[in-house]
Amino acid sequence: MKKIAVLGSTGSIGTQAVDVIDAHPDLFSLTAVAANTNWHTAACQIKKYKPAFACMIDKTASEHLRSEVGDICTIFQGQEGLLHLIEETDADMVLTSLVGAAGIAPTLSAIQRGIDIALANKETLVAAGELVMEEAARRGVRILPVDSEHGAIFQCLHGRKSEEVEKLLITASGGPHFRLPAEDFPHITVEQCLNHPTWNMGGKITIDSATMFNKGLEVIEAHWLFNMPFNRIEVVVQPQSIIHSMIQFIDGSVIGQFGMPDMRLPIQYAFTYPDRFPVRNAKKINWNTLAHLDFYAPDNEKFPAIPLAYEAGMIGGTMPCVLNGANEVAVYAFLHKKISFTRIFEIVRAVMEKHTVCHDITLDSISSADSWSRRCAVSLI
Ligand SMILES: NC(=O)C1=CN([C@@H]2O[C@H](COP(=O)(O)OP(=O)(O)OC[C@H]3O[C@@H](n4cnc5c(N)ncnc54)[C@H](OP(=O)(O)O)[C@@H]3O)[C@@H](O)[C@H]2O)C=CC1
Ligand SMILES: CC(=O)[C@@H](O)[C@H](O)COP(=O)(O)O
Ligand SMILES: [Mn+2]
Repeated sequence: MKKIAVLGSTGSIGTQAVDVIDAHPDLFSLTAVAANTNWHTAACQIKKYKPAFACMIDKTASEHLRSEVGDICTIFQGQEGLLHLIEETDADMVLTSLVGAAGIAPTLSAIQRGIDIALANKETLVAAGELVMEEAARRGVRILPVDSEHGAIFQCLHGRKSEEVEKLLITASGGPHFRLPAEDFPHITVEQCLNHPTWNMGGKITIDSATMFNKGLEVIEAHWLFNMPFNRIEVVVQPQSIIHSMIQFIDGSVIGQFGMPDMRLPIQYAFTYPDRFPVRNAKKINWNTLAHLDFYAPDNEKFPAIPLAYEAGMIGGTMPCVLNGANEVAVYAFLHKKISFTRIFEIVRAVMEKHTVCHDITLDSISSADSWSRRCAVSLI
């Protein structure tokens, strides 16, 4: 029985992870949950699965949760409380399905405790990939990818030697604006962005898919997860989101992972690796109706997010952290209708241009680069 702590249990990935746990009571138990404000969903999870610990970041939400289910489990509060939860938990695995760079500290704490990580929270690897991967290697902790593309690459790499790999091919849906002419970009609305063509996800990542910053973040995530130089990572637009990513080998052979767009598959595989089990009510590909699979190159003029991410990744040091922090600020400003869609690109680029890179990577240098980039981005809104 694997005991799993789900950080971000009330979100898109978190609730699907709870569904995976629910489907296999013989394999998994839910031993801790954490969320920001949504105490109601957390309370339902606590009543049903009886985890030992919970944490709400928001103070009022933690008080509501305590009065509702304080007799069932110990409830912590705030970022500090989340670290206490990590210190106390008996989890065998922590799923990082919270959103944004807030994932860095709890992920590092879990690694320091020797707990395996199922990693959905890509912002943590973008901002602090060097720290996280070094710490995981030092402690012998496994980082199992949940992000669909990285889960796919992980499956394709299984049993292969790294010197056989020529490049990673990360697929992208292209998002809702893939076919929209560039002249319409300044008028793109939040509602248009939230209408993702193939995936149903949380707000922040859905905007990232619309700008294609999601793909840029995923290129940096792949660099750290698979120790792959940036010139051997390529983005391929695959609008049906049936091929979740591929690997090209040195002999020209390409192996891809196919499946319907359903995040429960990579979540469950991260939980059960190297074994496979059925995914409850999973839709399978119908090869008779899947008329075609299309492939396109990304349009780097319309979507400068991808070249900006390659640039940040290749500069290295604190630059990817700065790209991530500025993007987070710009995305929420767009979601709150304070800036236009195309300002997101401009703000991230401007913040990167103003940044003096630090190559001495510590938790302090990452934290200060993250805070600096957020202040700088706010000043541009
Ligand atoms: N959704 C998807 O299909 C995919 C998501 N990912 C990645 O997974 C992560 C989660 O995405 P998604 O599930 O879509 O996001 P959601 O917005 O749906 O959920 C985010 C979750 O994190 C919680 N949360 C927010 N801030 C904090 C914080 N500071 N500390 C603790 N918990 C917090 C939220 O709580 P509350 O509900 O109270 O706000 C919620 O439970 C992101 O990094 C995303 O990029 C990767 C691949 C696919
Ligand atoms: C499900 C998942 O992993 C998302 O990251 C997804 O890939 C987003 O779609 P885009 O390919 O449009 O960014
Ligand atoms: Mn993805």
